[in-house]
Amino acid sequence: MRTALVIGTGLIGTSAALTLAGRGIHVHLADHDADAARTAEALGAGTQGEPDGPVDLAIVAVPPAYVARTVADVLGRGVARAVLDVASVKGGPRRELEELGCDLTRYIGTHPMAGRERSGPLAATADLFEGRPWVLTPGADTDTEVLNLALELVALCRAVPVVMDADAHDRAVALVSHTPHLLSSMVAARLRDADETAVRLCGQGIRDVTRIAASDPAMWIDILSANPGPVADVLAAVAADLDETVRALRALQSADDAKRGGGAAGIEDVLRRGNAGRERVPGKHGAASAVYETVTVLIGDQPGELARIFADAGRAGVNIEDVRIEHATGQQAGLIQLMVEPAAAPGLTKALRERGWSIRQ
Ligand SMILES: NC(=O)c1ccc[n+]([C@@H]2O[C@H](COP(=O)([O-])OP(=O)(O)OC[C@H]3O[C@@H](n4cnc5c(N)ncnc54)[C@H](O)[C@@H]3O)[C@@H](O)[C@H]2O)c1
Ligand SMILES: O=C(O)C(=O)C[C@]1(C(=O)O)C=C[C@@H](O)C=C1
Repeated sequence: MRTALVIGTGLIGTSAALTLAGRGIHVHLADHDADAARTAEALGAGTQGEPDGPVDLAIVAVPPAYVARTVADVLGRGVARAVLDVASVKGGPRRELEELGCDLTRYIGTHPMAGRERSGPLAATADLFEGRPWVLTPGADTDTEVLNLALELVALCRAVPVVMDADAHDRAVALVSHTPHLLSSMVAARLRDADETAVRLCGQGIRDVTRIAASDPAMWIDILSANPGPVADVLAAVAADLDETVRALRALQSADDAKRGGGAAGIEDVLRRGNAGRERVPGKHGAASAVYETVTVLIGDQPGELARIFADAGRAGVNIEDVRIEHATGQQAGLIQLMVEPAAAPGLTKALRERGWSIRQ
């Protein structure tokens, strides 16, 4: 691939453009919001404006509701050898394109399983897709050259290609993305009118559970409107668990020993099923969830602290596999959790202590 056109220079479009531009590909940037395209260009993601001749690949990264008409327009104008979209739903846009009577040999629906709770080009990063699954949904009519160009994009972004049927994809993301999003919003919604004394106690647990509740509602209304059946099915199963759990908690309030025992068993059942499900969540780079050792260090909330601790870990020859920061309410300090291979943890702890860091057990 030598040239690409990115239509929709928000979080996903600009992230893909940054990666491609960084790999020496000439990227053209288009967005119906001129500010978004200008910002993406200023970030080094490519050059604004349509190409003179056909590019190798057009990447349509607009909200789901606009995908079909944008893809149809690109196909109709022949501005690219291949066209793909990155929308979070796949069945609906393909059916819309069929209804529009488009020749779909030059098109493939795709979906990178990476994102953020922030929108727009300023939230983009060149490494957003690294190690993440990137779903490709070729139809029977998809040209091999188009599939190969999509695979090249996935490889350039260092993502992991996963080929799926469009409707199977939509059922899968209902389970692993769309329902979790709604549940995150529902937990966060409890806080809206909550007493300030309770909100002040927010710790890492609720931050983990509610991060994605900060996302743009307009985008998610679009996503959920395009996948309502599968999401309702998963949510109904969650609702059954909720009913059971409320019953179990009420039983725990009973004066009757047998009822309390039944309640405890009910709670244990949901918690254990949760453990089993969580164990199935793949780890970094799509591998089985790794068991890392956590080294927790107190850091000051001041410029350069993170760079200093990462440099000290690097000097100790330790690869940080994952990282988490917990901010202490009302203090100019936080706790950083460095996740490393178990064998590396004692050496890292010793090296950081020697350099004056305060290690927390
Ligand atoms: N946000 C995520 O976590 C995520 C992850 C994977 C895939 N996606 C999918 O990627 C696509 C883009 O999402 P995003 O998060 O980058 O959104 P975004 O809001 O950051 O960017 C969307 C951009 O598309 C532009 N746009 C809208 N309609 C347009 C049109 N008709 N023509 C040209 N430009 C248009 C907007 O001005 C905006 O700049 C969506 O289809 C979404 O489902 C999102
Ligand atoms: O990490 C996040 O912020 C996301 O919500 C990303 C996420 C997801 O559910 O994993 C959200 C929607 C996309 O279609 C793909 C990825």
